[in-house]
Amino acid sequence: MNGIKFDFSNVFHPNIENGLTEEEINDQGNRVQDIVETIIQNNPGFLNLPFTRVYIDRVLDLKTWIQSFESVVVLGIGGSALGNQALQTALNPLHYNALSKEIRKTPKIFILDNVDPDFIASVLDQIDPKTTLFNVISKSGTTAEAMANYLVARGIIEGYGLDPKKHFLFTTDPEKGILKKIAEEEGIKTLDIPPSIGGRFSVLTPVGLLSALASGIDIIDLYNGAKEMHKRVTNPNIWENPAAFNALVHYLYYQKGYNISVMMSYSNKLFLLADWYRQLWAESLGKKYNLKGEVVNVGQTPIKALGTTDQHSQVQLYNEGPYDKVITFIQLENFERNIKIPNIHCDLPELSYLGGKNLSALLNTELAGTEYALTENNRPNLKVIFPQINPFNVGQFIFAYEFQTAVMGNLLDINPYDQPGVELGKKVTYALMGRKGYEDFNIEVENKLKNKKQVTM
Ligand SMILES: O=P(O)(O)OC[C@H]1O[C@](O)(CO)[C@@H](O)[C@@H]1O
Repeated sequence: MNGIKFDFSNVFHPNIENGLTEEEINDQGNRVQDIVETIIQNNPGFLNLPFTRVYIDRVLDLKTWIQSFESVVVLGIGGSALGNQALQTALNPLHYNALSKEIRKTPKIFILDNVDPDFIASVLDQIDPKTTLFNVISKSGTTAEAMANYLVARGIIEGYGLDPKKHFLFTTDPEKGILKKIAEEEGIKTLDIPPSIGGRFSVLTPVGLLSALASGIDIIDLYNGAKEMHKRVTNPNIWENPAAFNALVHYLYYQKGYNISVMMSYSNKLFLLADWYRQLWAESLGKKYNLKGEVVNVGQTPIKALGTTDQHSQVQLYNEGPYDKVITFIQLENFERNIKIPNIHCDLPELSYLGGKNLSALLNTELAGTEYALTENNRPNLKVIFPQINPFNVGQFIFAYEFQTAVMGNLLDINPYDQPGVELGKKVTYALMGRKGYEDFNIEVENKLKNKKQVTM
């Protein structure tokens, strides 16, 4: 089969004592089938993306311009950054920016998704504003972090006497928000984030496409992968639909108290897919209210881990701690590069077994070891297998997990597309930072803070 594969063997009984049974899956088969049909009917914004050329074409129109810069700096956070980071890490050489211009050929890519001044300054030190494009990404145009970094970048561009139109590109809602307004007034180019697509579902819109194309990633093949996965995830047969199946597996375990979902990549390049997944799973599913308005406080906590590194940090807990985790391994079958371990110290059994083997064989054998141990310890685990890393397979992965999240949202009977729980913190920040219109709220917050119990040491 073309593309990524899923191996669910170790979520089932008898591999796992008290594991799922086929009957449990079949019992929910009709319900999941209805959910898949409902999602198709409701047609959430992300669903038809792979079949539209409009965003790809718009980004492709800018190809020569964006690739003429030495550096492209993305200013965004959450869904406006995580997908970009995942694509860059997976589909470009690790340490891409450190490669020489001759090898890289395309601009350096920096993604600023925090307002830590040490971090921001360290990136600003590496760029020449005269040859830099800042891609400000914010669907709402109100996110304090993205806006603060925009102002910092704008201050630099203006300080150098450069024309903002030539150094900024805004990716934002096509109808509303301050970025749109500034762009219209000043003639700054914009790319649209479709209003129907929330940040964490937006990696296949210009949000992720622009920086991907800037660094030479084949965005058409990314879409081809998503398109191919669309066929698989809209299949009404649960046994042939990996996204619906995976959602159901997680849901059934969640009902049994497994409230943590670990994604453990045995590939450094694929590791940031787990970071992208964390926002998708957490923000979509962690909800106070169900669709009837009842308080349910649901959600499964996503954790990212890297193999083998985290075998020496986390796996003790996964094997012997509480029975509360479903572990997803990401396995890569064929690495782009390989390194053979030299035959040195052939007389020392502690080392000689390694000689002559490839590092990739060691890595995947360690995965097999961890998988075996977890299964022996009756810890449910499954695998997403990449035959190799390419845009097609990454596009498939992204689309499968977006659909899986939608199915899980339906199983939990919540709205997976909103995020009301992040609003209060944002409002407090506005109030404490003195944003106009938040004066009364500022007084309320300050008063509450004054009356809080203090325990400091
Ligand atoms: O693109 P925006 O509107 O700046 O939002 C950034 C992120 O902030 C959130 O609204 C809240 O964390 C996310 O849903 C979103 O991805």
